[in-house]
Amino acid sequence: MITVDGLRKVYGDFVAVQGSTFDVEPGEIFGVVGPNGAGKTTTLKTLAGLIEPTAGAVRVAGEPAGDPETRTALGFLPEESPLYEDMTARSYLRFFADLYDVPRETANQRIETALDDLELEHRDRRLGDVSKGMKRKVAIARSLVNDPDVLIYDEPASGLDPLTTNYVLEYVRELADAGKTVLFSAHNLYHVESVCDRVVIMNEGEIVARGTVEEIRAEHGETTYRVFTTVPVDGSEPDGDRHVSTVDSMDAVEGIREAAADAGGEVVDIRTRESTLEEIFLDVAGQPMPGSRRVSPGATDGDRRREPSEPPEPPEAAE
Ligand SMILES: Nc1ncnc2c1ncn2[C@@H]1O[C@H](COP(=O)(O)OP(=O)(O)OP(=O)(O)O)[C@@H](O)[C@H]1O
Repeated sequence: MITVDGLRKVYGDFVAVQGSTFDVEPGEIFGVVGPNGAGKTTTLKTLAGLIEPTAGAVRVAGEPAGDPETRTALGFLPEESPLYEDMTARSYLRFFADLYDVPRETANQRIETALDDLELEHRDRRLGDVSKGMKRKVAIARSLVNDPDVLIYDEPASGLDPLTTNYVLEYVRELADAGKTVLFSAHNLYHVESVCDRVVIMNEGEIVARGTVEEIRAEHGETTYRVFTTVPVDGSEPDGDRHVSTVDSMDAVEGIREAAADAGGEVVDIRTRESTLEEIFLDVAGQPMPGSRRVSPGATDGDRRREPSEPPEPPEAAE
């Protein structure tokens, strides 16, 4: 449903995204995770056809991103979605339905269904007077007025309280269950763990890990063992009336068992600990390498065919 092949985006001499390749199956929920500046928004805006790639191919529903047909087949939720503050949720959504030429009756039905599903209160209150969570819900409803097959959501839960965050993520799952393909970005794995079928982790413009959350955990996570003994062994620390050693393999656990036996004691407890997703995320999305995202002066990879003469656009200019 979505194919990204060698996507590269360069602003001036700054490489925002380098060589991203992934695809998203129909009905899948796909997470693009990464710290600030990783290149998530750039990737999503390219998919939404709002910015043009420097190199690489991006297709949505079989067509190049940005084609008029593709644009009507997708719903895009920008990271910041300023709403017309003087409109009500209903009038705002009708306005967007009109832009998509949705027949009035269909539009009204769709809008009410979305607002019901999102449990939106105060549908006739000025948008300037509703909470941030409600505004986000209205923006989500806006992405649905044209009944698109593909939804691209930039940080859908950003800045929301934990309850509303869960609500929004559960709603994303419902949309996928109803047959939509959803790609969304998030700052950390924690937000995507419960809902995403697959994930890519981006850092410094590059994909640094990919797969299901389980696959990422298996590849990048660590298991450590805390082994409690009745006697001290090499490297152990006192822990009440016992001693504890922390090791990272079962062989090492066996070594401790033998050492404890040799010293006339025994192992009384072993506790296993998996890396948390946050630890994995911090590990794979480590610290930036200064200067690593500059296009090298002699680069001739085609990236420079347009950008150097183009003034950088402000991030929200395309919306
Ligand atoms: N129009 C632009 N001109 C110049 N640089 C840009 C432009 N848009 C984005 N960038 C830079 O490209 C990098 C990637 O930005 P992007 O917005 O894609 O990151 P992100 O992962 O979405 O970050 P965040 O989580 O903070 O939104 C950043 O360093 C950003 O400053």
